[in-house]
Amino acid sequence: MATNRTFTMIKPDAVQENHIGGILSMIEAGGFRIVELQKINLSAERAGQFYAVHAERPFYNDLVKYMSSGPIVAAILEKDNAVADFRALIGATNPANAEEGTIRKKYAKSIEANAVHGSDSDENAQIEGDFFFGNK
Ligand SMILES: Nc1ncnc2c1ncn2[C@@H]1O[C@H](COP(=O)(O)OP(=O)(O)OP(=O)(O)O)[C@@H](O)[C@H]1O
Repeated sequence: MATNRTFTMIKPDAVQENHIGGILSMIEAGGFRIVELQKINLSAERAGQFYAVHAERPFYNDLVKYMSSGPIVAAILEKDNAVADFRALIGATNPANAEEGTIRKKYAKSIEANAVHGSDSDENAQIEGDFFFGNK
């Protein structure tokens, strides 16, 4: 399994507000190579599958609704130490806690509409990348 890859999504609020280019620029400036890239609409069913790990959380239904509310951009990124470095680049889940210079500090609107997703482990990076791009 590749340990130098991670998976990201640009979430519906950021796509809707024309921040695809700004976010991809920050990703590339952060030293990541874009390996795969796709703009798509997630059905509620697919969004629910992607976030199945959160099925018992109180925000799950809203999260599924939000993630299927408009197009998203899915991407596989490559860099040494990709998972940890990308989590650092995106910043805290709640933008109120995100540090200056992070993607969420610049683009996130709320703890839910927080502009981007980043995988939290090598294992999940592989699973999530496969969810969108098959077994590459
Ligand atoms: N308390 C909350 N209220 C509303 N939405 C939330 C809340 N906590 C998390 N979320 C939403 O669910 C997503 C997944 O939550 P998780 O705890 O895995 O955060 P994360 O790992 O920082 O985010 P992601 O998995 O999207 O990178 C968050 O990115 C956010 O969109």
